[in-house]
Amino acid sequence: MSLEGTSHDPTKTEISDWSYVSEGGATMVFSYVGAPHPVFSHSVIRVRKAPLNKRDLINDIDEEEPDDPSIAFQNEVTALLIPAIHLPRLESVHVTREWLNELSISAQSKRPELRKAADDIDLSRRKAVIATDLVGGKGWAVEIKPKWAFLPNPAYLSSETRESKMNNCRFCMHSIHKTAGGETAAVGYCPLDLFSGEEGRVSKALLCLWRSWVEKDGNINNLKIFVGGSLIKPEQALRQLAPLLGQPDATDINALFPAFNQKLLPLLTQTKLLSIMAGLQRTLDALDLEGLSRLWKIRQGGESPLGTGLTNPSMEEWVAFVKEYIATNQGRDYSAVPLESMSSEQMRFFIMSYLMSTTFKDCSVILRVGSDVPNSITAIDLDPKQIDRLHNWELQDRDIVANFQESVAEGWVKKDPCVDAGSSQ
Ligand SMILES: O=P(O)(O)O[C@@H]1[C@@H](OP(=O)(O)O)[C@H](OP(=O)(O)O)[C@H](O)[C@H](OP(=O)(O)O)[C@H]1OP(=O)(O)O
Ligand SMILES: Nc1ncnc2c1ncn2[C@@H]1O[C@H](COP(=O)(O)OP(=O)(O)OP(=O)(O)O)[C@@H](O)[C@H]1O
Repeated sequence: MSLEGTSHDPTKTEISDWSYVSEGGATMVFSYVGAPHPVFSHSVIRVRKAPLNKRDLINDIDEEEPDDPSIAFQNEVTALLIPAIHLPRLESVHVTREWLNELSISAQSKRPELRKAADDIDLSRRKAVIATDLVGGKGWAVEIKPKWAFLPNPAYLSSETRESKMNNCRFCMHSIHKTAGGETAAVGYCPLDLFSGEEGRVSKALLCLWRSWVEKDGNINNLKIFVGGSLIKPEQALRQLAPLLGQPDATDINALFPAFNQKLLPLLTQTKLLSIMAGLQRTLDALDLEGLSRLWKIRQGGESPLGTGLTNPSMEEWVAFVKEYIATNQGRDYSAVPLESMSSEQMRFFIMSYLMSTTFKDCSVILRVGSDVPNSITAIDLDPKQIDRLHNWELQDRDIVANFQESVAEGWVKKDPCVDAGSSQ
């Protein structure tokens, strides 16, 4: 729902009232730092980005732009799966081309170079999203993008991939693939440790994230640290983070890790959010992409790529889907159902299910501990994924495993197996 009136109009605020926080592949986020405001205080604005060559399209359609789909998707769909205490408030607001352009200009000096070369704020949009500011205020906040929490159901894996996929999680294989392609990755971090709920393993996951964060000069998207609402680099940690960790005299960044770990560990091991996310990822991805691809081939015949010609689910379809998922998910064992016997309706269910699992595989959590607000852990970036991505995911899945197997065969990757603590649940 759009909220009207000047109190909900960000374009009536100064651009300098908004401070760049961070960005992902699809959006850029700014926090409100102006004078106390009834709506914007303690809030961020999340604006959509577009590739550089597409951001300046003129939007001359007369109809009102729909609200950003993340709002209805969270309020009507994911809210049925994740307790409200772990979700930010989201509201739609109107913006103008001029205002977005000024916002974009104000952000340039703070943006990562790689992102700047690829995209910028989408000037054709007329709506943005206001959300709870989860990193602002006097204290510190930590953002973790945990990624894939489970090893796949073996029932539908091919003989070529089974051994690799049952011993190595998707994130670990993907990190190796990314590194081989010259991309930055948090190599060594295994999400299965983070999601294990076991203190030792959660600590190990945090240590790997911390080491990568230090080594890659803060340029990994799996760990971000904010102090007073601003993203910090490792070189700023001694001055800015150390006092908040009770280590004002620390002289070595690695000496900060034990205090960092000690502050975060209770929240990470006690929260229900991580096990909820892991359970959703696993049960929504019941067939693995390989099973889904086979089901597509059986139902469609021919060689059309996975998902060809399918439309994105409407919000009504998503709501109906999530209700059916909740009603039928408990104790369901798909491996007992032959793919050949599944109907087209069941295939649509599994396709939506896979799409939704991808949302939970790609979201982040923001943790706040011991600052001026109560301890909390909140999930962000729960946007619906587009159906036309299915075929790319299928290709990516093959590439990641093939590259991993090649790396092992060539002897330049040696790693312990990933252990899925939740596989028997
Ligand atoms: O495929 P993945 O696992 O690499 O995930 C993509 C993310 O890459 P990551 O590996 O986390 O660095 C990627 O993150 P970055 O842009 O690399 O920070 C996006 O989150 C992308 O989602 P979308 O295109 O914005 O909807 C993500 O794509 P989806 O797979 O979720 O569509
Ligand atoms: N409510 C919030 N409060 C504070 N910071 C936020 C909030 N929402 C997002 N951010 C920051 O902005 C960044 C980008 O937001 P988000 O992850 O939603 O973007 P995205 O483009 O969808 O990401 P991805 O590339 O993972 O798809 C986050 O990584 C986080 O640092």
